[in-house]
Amino acid sequence: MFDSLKDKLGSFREDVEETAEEKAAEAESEDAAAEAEAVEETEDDAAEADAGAADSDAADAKAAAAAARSDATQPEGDDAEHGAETEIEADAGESTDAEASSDADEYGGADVAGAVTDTVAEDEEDGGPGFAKRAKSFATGQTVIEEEDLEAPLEELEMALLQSDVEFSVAQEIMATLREELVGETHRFTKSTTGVVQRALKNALLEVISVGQFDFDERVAEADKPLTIVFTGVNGVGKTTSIAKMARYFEERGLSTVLANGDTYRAGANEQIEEHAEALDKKIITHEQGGDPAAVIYDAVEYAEANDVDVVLGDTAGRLHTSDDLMEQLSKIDRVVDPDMTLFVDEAVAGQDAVQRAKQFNDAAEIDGAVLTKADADAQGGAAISIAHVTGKPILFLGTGQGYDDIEPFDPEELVDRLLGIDG
Ligand SMILES: Nc1nc2c(ncn2[C@@H]2O[C@H](COP(=O)(O)OP(=O)(O)OP(=O)(O)O)[C@@H](O)[C@H]2O)c(=O)[nH]1
Repeated sequence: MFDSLKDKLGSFREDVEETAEEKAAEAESEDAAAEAEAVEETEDDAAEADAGAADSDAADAKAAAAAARSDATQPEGDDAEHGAETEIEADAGESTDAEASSDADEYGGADVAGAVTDTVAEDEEDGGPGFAKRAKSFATGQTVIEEEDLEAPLEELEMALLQSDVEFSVAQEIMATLREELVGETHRFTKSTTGVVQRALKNALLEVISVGQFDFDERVAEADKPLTIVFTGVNGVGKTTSIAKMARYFEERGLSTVLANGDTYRAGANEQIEEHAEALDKKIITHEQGGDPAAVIYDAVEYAEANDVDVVLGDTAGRLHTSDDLMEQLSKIDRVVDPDMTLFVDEAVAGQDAVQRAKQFNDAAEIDGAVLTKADADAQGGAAISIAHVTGKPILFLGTGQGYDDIEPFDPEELVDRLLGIDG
């Protein structure tokens, strides 16, 4: 399920990790070079100081020491005698590496604080604060992810999401969250880059997938009975099969059901749902082809009330002469039956088409959630990622096969973990 999308998300993670590791290696070699440079400068200073001391009296030496101390606390000082220290500071001030290690302070833990104290102490002996910053970056092994590091991997991920049929605005939202979460994020050079990128991906995906999510079982348990659920969506996507699967689902939770065939338009619709009802040993209410779908579902509600049935599952037509007819029919069902829930059914494999249909159906007859069928046959995952964000209504179930048990309550976190290869 969603294997192609899974691969693409994995590639993004690897790209960012690779960029971060290259950057880390660069930072490390710059640190080493800076350290060598600072040691060299310090040795030169020491040699100069020795020569000076030989030529001067005790009072002069005392004055030079006092000047050196004041220079250390005011590194911008331009005292010619201490040109060497001033140069080190100017160097470090221009270095992005020094900036990165300074930012790293905000994210560092106790060990970072320890490293800072150590290097500041060394700093007073060995050189300017620039050296301290470089040494700290080297010692703590931390660096910061910058916007430019993400540019290429994000661009590739955006392409990959669009190719996976993720809706454009949803892909944009995912990009924005990743940028927000990752830019400025500090990470240890090699060990925890994976954690940082994985966490950002998880948050970005969850944010779009879990829009409007609610606990379906809890809502059913709390509702007055009979509870009426009407299923909408175009023909052929697995609507009737999903109704049959839901009858099994409720039975397993101790709830009785009656089926109603509100698809009075299509020839053969009665026979199709009757087959399922027979296989599942459920009561079915049907009318003649061409009858009023609202009347069929109304009759099923009356039957449920009279026979203490918990849930009415109403099928509807998916295609009429015009979409106006279809929407008019759905709004008549709304008026006459006033269902407790309207669930939109579509197939995951339809990708963007499923997303657009979900939006149209929701606009015409407000849905409470979606059932996404044939997820078992979908490598892309675009519809699963996009529907909730586009409609504001959650996916509640995934169809995962042709059998009556092949339906899973939709859990956004579980899906994201699956996509990111996180073991549950
Ligand atoms: N692989 C797979 N096949 C499914 C799934 N759900 C339904 N199908 C198959 O999809 C085909 C169409 O399903 P139907 O239930 O007849 O489609 P429908 O939307 O009800 O069609 P209408 O009754 O015309 O509205 C059938 O062969 C189902 O077995 C699913 O989750 N996975």
